[in-house]
Amino acid sequence: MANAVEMSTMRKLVAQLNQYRHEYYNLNAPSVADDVYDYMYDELLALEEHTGVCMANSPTQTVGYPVVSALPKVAHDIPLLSLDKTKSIEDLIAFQAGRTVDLSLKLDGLTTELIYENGQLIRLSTRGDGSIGENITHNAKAISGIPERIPYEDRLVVVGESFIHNSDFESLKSITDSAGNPYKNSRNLAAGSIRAFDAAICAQRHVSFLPFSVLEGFEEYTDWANGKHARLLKLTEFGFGVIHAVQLQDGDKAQYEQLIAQMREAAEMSDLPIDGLVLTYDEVDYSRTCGRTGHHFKDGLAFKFEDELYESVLRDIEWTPSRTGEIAPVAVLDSVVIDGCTVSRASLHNLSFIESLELMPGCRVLVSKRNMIIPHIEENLERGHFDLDAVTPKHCPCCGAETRFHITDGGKKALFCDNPDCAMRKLRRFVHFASKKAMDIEGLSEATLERLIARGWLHSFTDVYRLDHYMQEIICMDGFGEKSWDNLWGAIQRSRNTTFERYLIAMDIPMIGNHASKVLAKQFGSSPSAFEEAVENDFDFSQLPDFGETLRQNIHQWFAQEENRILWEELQEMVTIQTVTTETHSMEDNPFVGCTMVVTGKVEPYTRSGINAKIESLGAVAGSSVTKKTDYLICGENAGSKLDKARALGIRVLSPGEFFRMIGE
Ligand SMILES: NC(=O)c1ccc[n+]([C@@H]2O[C@H](COP(=O)([O-])OP(=O)(O)OC[C@H]3O[C@@H](n4cnc5c(N)ncnc54)[C@H](O)[C@@H]3O)[C@@H](O)[C@H]2O)c1
Ligand SMILES: [Zn+2]
Repeated sequence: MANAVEMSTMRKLVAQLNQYRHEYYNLNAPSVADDVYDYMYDELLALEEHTGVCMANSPTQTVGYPVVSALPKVAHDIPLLSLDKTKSIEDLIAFQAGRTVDLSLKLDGLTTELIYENGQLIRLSTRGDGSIGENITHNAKAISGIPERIPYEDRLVVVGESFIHNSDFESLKSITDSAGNPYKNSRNLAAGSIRAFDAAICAQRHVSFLPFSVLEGFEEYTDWANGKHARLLKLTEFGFGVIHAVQLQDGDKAQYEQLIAQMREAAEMSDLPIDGLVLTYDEVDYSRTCGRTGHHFKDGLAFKFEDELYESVLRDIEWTPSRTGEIAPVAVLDSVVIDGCTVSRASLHNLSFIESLELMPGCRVLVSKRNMIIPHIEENLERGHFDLDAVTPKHCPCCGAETRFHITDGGKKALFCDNPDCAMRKLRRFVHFASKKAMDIEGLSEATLERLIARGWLHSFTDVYRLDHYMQEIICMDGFGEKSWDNLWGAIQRSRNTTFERYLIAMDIPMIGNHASKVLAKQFGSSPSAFEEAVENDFDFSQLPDFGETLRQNIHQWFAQEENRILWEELQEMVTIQTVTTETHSMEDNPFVGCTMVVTGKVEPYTRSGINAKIESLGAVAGSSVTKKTDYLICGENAGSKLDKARALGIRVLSPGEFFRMIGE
């Protein structure tokens, strides 16, 4: 018997999952990642099993989603169902139970059914909701791997996957979905393409087809047609491609692990998009006795590899002003252990992010470590009572000034504190100024800065170099003494001897960090006056490598403010800027000399060719795909399948931050 809370949770889950299914299957524009969908699906399934109650429209009882496109509908004589899934190798072994099984790549595309009669392709269709699909025969010629005529006269029903090769997807990335957004993955683009009304459009998308099962036909070949693998091999005689598959008589955990790693590698080498592997009994007769549910046939099992998700509770949202004035929200979570690390905080980025997940303190959430590195909230399991007003602080939690909504350059809603004297903003600016990559003042720690600011001794950066005015008072401060003062003042003096790059970073022009400052140093021969002159002459900085329009504007806007100009000039009087650019990395003094390094995802602020050039400048080789020979994978935002591959091969993965630290940037 289900209690009221369970019933309400189940209803909400069904409604939410059906919404996601509609977005995924009909719009080809999912709003959540597959593993999030799978987590919620599993939660629903567990509740249904526990309570014995199941809604008629539950996603656990059907496949896909009823078709809403204007394409002609077709009925499937034999339903095309989904697969049960697992992430555990033990489940694969238990499923196999000593039988002969086929392990094949699970292509991440769209189920497609082909019907041949008298040797002629007569119908091509999508799976739809399993019983009713869409007729897409008009696109048959536009999909590669589909023979139009075959040397086989009886009725033959072939099922397989239509998909787009990884490299093709990379080059088609500019194409947008029905909501005008870039396609999130090749599966969604493939789905959008094979259902196009115009075959010419489908043809532009480089969709391919590979068969994974023969549903009808070959009955006359009694000697071999009881084997699924043999049936697929027969298809190659008709011009079909062959899906990578291996046959297993029995297997233990170690064998499965090895095989899984090999198959993932094979997929990568063949440029195939996969989201798992499929295990199925080879014997057709036995398979028929296994039965089915509304959702899947029981003769197969999908093995999925995905980022792990962990459930936690959002306890609080903390707001801290940054040095730009943007007040950054951070989630305070019940601790969860992910990959051996305890996670209790995660960035919430901005208000748009909070709004999109409807996050309110007290909600159950799903947390992942994206790319194994950065904790990230993937989903709110308790949406539906969001109140923007209630979560947004009206006043800066640091200085009490009224906060302001602001739409950032990226189009996100963010919260700002405009008070230039906001203590936290000021402290952050000084911390940045004294940091290693800027003026590099050893010993001028955050705690010390906080005290010096509180006493009113630091307003402008130039005040750092006048701290000796307060020497007596500083020596008398709690925990300070003559020795500490000598050390601090010594470090401040040493920092006067600086480089153009450091000086520029210390100025805190938005987005001018390590990389941009080096580019500018190179361009202007490390000369502040040459750079200044360029600013005055409205130089187009966007033409510099890895610069763009925003960076160009940032520089000009920064210099347009009088107090910044004063700082730029006054501080120069107090320091000596070396005119020669320090050569950043000699070929010997970095840990990557001779290594092969591959990059995946976005490594800001570099472009892909920019970061590869950096790798080469370290005396390392920039590889394009992860292989056994790869030494390091640098894994930025939105990493692709290379990360899975690197994990499978045990290759060391670095976050961009770790990489930059290791080369001293
Ligand atoms: N992100 C979202 O909002 C959202 C919404 C709905 C579904 N989904 C995703 O889709 C999944 C459900 O989709 P599904 O029902 O198509 O299931 P599925 O993609 O998990 O697996 C079943 C399908 O795998 C395909 N397949 C590929 N290679 C195969 C092979 N070698 N042998 C057999 N089959 C093979 C078949 O087309 C089959 O229909 C969910 O688990 C979820 O990950 C995501
Ligand atoms: Zn403030």
